[in-house]
Amino acid sequence: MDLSHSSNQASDAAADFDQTVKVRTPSAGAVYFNRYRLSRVLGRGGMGVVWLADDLKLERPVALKFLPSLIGLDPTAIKELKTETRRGLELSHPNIVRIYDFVDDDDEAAISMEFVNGKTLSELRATTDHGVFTTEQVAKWLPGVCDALDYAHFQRKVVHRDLKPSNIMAMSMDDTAKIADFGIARSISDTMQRLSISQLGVSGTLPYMSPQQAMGERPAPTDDVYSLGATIYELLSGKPPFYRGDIPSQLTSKIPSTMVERREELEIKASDQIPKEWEAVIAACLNKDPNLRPPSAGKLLELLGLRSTTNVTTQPYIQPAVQHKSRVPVYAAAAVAVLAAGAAYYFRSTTPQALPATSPALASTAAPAPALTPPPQTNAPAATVTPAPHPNPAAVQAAPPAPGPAAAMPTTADPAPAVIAAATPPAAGLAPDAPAAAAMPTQQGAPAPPAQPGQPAALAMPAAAGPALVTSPAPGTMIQPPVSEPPEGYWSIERIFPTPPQAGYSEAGRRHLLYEVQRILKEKSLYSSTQDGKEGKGTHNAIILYQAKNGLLPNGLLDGPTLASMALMDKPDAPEWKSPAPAVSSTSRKRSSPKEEPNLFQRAGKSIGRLFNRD
Ligand SMILES: Nc1ncnc2c1ncn2[C@@H]1O[C@H](COP(=O)(O)OP(=O)(O)OP(=O)(O)O)[C@@H](O)[C@H]1O
Repeated sequence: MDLSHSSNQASDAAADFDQTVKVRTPSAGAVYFNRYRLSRVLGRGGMGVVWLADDLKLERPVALKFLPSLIGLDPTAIKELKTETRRGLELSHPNIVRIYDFVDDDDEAAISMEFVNGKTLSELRATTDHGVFTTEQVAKWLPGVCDALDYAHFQRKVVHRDLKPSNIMAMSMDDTAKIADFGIARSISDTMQRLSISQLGVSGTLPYMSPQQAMGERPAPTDDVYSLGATIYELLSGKPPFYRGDIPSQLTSKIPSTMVERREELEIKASDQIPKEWEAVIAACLNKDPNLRPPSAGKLLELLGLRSTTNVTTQPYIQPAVQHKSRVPVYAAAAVAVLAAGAAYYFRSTTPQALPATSPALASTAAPAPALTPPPQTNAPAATVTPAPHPNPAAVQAAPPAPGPAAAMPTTADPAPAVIAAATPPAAGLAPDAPAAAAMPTQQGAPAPPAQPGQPAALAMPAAAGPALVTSPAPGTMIQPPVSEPPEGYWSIERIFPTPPQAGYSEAGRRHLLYEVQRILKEKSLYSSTQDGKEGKGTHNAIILYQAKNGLLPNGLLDGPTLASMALMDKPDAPEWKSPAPAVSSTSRKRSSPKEEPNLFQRAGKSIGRLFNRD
């Protein structure tokens, strides 16, 4: 056996391995690529050095990011990177560091980009008194960052996949924040991964990475929402959600401490408070289940009360049938906390101007009315219309165990995986014959099969093959559509029943169902008032509260999961049903004597009438 040969092979391998970490250390004044004169080092990252340089052709300063030597030496890698970073070059947004060019010669490759006269949020955090920012400081940068993400996600269909404090730069002159490395960080690290064995098995930086990204799933905006949550978490608490020990398993199984707890753990004595709605919203961003995260960065802003509405069209998101027990309260708590704080986007963006306030009589919490007796059914046998004993909502929606081990997970087969599939428009304005659930894609974007005859389409959705370690939608999963402002400007009965079969019910049948829903909401004291004691916001918002408290997607719609959890899913259509008290018109109300208090049925009827008629 030729040992010297094998030892030579070993040292050759070591030499090759060395190349993966060797970065060129050019000197100031040198001209690279016949165009850029180096001025000074701006910083060093995991992949190389970034220089301030003068672009001699266009006579402007640029930041020149030298790529690892291994890439510069590999023509295939260069070709791939040129192709894959093209989308990064196309991004043009005031809050995204502009990529100018991908340059290379025989020895080196670099990316020239907009020079940002400022510091990364990671660098800035290190200069703060306690190593943390206040929410007021973060709130200055956040709108720009979220705008940039929404633009990239929904207009350019690009996901960053390496969002972290060191990839967000704040300009010195003002509070503009810019996201760096958009579209290129992932490509570079993927290329390095292919060329060498020295890199992490997945692109991105683990402590900020969503469980789905860590599993190599197809990129989605919710990956960046997770990373943004992890970034904010670090900026406010000093460390990312998981930063020591076995991070991959924590990513998939552990709920991070609250930011307040993290500050205590790190003995950070900052005097500012972290508002509870920030805790709740960041916890929602860090949800293991992407469907329970805010679906876009703009929604995150709304949830934080930093913006009232968002214009972007996001992908619909699918509510898994049953969430992991420990996760349910996270989103529910988020929604409830935010609702309570008056900062919830749901109220701002979904409460139509014309939606009348709940009738004061119904809104009263001081004197809860007795439960309404179910109205007589004229067209259905009593046995059918009497609500069955309430099934356990969890059982109704129970999903079988999450599928498959990690090995069974779909891997990223897309050659340019940072590019996301076309956003599917939300279910807004769906007609009863084009039910939202049937129109929705599965989580993997596959079209949903039509509803089975005799089975509600919402119940007929196939499982979306979810990540192995996250509870996944499964056969029997019901779909909850996202909420969006009704085009009519108010919540009509067609809008509030978005999924079959109830969407196809007769008008009387829907009124009947709504009547039942209001009875349940009232019994649970949700149909009365907001938590600050002011007048309630009507049925739609009472449904939101109900959903938030029950771990459902708080969309304010009477969709399959919501009706199922109220044990109303099986109620047959009741075309002959008549409201016990017809809606009282505003004119007749005006005419009635102030002493004549409407009875309970009248109040319920009035409320239903308002919901339908904008009265
Ligand atoms: N466009 C830019 N303008 C000004 N300075 C920059 C620019 N891009 C990067 N820098 C500076 O260079 C440093 C290194 O950036 P780089 O993107 O290589 O690393 P990183 O994002 O910190 O780490 P990683 O490579 O792991 O993502 C940054 O921390 C920043 O200070």
